[in-house]
Amino acid sequence: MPSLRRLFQYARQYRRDAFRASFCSVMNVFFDILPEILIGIAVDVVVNRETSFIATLGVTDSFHQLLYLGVITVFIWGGESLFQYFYQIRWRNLAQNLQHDLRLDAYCHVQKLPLSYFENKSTGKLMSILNDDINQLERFLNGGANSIIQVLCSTLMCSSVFFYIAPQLALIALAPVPLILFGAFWFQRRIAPRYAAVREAAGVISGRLNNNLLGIATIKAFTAENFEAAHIFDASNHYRQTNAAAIQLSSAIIPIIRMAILSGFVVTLVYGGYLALHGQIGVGSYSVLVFLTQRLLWPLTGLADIADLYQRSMTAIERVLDLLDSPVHIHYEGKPLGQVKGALSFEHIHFAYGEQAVLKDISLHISAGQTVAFVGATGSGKSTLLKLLLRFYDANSGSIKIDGMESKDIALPDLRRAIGYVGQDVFLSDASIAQNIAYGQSDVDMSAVIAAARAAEAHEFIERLPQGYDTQIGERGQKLSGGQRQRLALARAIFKDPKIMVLDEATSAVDNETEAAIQRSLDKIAKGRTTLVVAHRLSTVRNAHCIYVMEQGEVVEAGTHEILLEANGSYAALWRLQTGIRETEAVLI
Ligand SMILES: Nc1ncnc2c1ncn2[C@@H]1O[C@H](COP(=O)(O)OP(=O)(O)OP(=O)(O)O)[C@@H](O)[C@H]1O
Repeated sequence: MPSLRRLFQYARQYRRDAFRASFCSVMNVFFDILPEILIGIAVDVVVNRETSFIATLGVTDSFHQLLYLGVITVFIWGGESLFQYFYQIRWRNLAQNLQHDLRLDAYCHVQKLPLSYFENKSTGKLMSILNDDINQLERFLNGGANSIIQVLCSTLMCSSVFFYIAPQLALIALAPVPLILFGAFWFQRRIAPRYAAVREAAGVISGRLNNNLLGIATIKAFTAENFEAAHIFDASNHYRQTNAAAIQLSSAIIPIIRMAILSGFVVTLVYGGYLALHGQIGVGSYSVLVFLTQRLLWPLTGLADIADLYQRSMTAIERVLDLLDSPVHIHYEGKPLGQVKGALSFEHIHFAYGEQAVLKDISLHISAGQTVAFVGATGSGKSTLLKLLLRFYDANSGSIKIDGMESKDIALPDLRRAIGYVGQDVFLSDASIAQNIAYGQSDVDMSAVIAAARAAEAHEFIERLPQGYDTQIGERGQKLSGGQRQRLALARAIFKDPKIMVLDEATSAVDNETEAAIQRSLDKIAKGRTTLVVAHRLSTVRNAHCIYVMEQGEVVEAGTHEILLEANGSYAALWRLQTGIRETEAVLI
């Protein structure tokens, strides 16, 4: 049971709670078995009267004996109910607490995983682990754990009574038990891979759904509704088929176990009756045995269900624990960064995502407070270089230094706090504009938010919105235009007030007016900061202290706008192309 062991290991801190819950389960089953014995004693009272079992305890009057039985029954039922209440509360609370911890740990771990992990896993699959699989833990602890304990205890307690009353009969009646146990474990081994396939299939559906809901506008624009519905059909059908394989096996087990139980019951009924008829056991004992066979063997039918639930939950928990065990690679710990000036140097950087080299021997130095730009063909490695600075990935060789300190040695939160980053894909939260600008802060300082918005030239459009800074912008900022989202992302980076600003194509998806606005704010925000800009529109970076032209992972030219024009290389050609296009546009207008 490696999965259960892993779960125990994880849930060490809840051992005491689990022990208390188990104690209540045991007490509940103890009180639950007693009524069967009381039936036997009642029969004994009615049949044997003054010589009954209770009479031997000193209560000779039969009616008094019955009254005593009545009081004991009330006490037993009360005890059973009380412990049922307690075990339910304890198991359920344990389930909630453990599930809460596991969900949070898994999510926090996922946040630390390298970007490459997400590139190789579908978001839907991760969602199904973080949500569905973790919820399985609740199901198991709410019902399964208690059932396992109760089946075990009731079997032990009933068989003890059996052996006490009629050892010979007990051996025969219990003969099917090993068979039943063997059947349950055989079943568990067989069903495990089928449930693993079901969880996998559930992840695929979740992935597809997630992908389609995110891309719903594209689906509509391409009238691809039927096409995508067919994909969902395939995924859902696969889920149905994998489930059918699991259902087929899981449905067969209960009838099989029931037959094994039947044999035990018939033996007790017939052979026990024979012993009673010949006076070898009393009528009361016979009644107890007949009732106890039911109590002894019937819970074992539940074993199959329990094994089923257990296996389903363990498969799910295994996936969550595997996720928790996936290595982080880039460690968060390191030296504190202290006061940042913003001097950067990249020394002989080599990097490849997989096999193919993306950055080849890049070396450059950026003095604190300078603005530098990276331009060049698409796919030449500009964004990748900036991502290495943020340590989204680590270089294969070479080093990146901030104020002379090796970036790998710096505590990751310190490093990232020192850098303001506006990426190509702007991610905004489903919150108000103010909360988005002050992202990550619980107390929003409105004057700082407004100042950041002004610097990003976003204040005007925000003021025009009916709810101003309190406007809710929807999931991923859907209720804003592309340009507005860009300006908001810029405002958010400015609000952070970092010493190093990284702008990856902040002007790529915007209109001319926004481009001009961003250009103005760039000039403002670059003051007193080291600024790295990736730009496709060369006009936005012509004032940079240095422009690096990249081609196929290498810096092929570097210098100011004027020097690069004079050099008449790729930059000059690109500039002519872009300004030429603009002149043509101007003529057309
Ligand atoms: N996560 C990734 N996994 C694998 N390959 C990647 C990944 N990201 C980028 N690449 C590849 O690395 C190369 C450089 O990409 P990068 O995004 O750095 O280029 P870029 O110069 O910023 O391009 P653009 O100007 O189009 O944004 C490209 O060939 C790209 O296909």
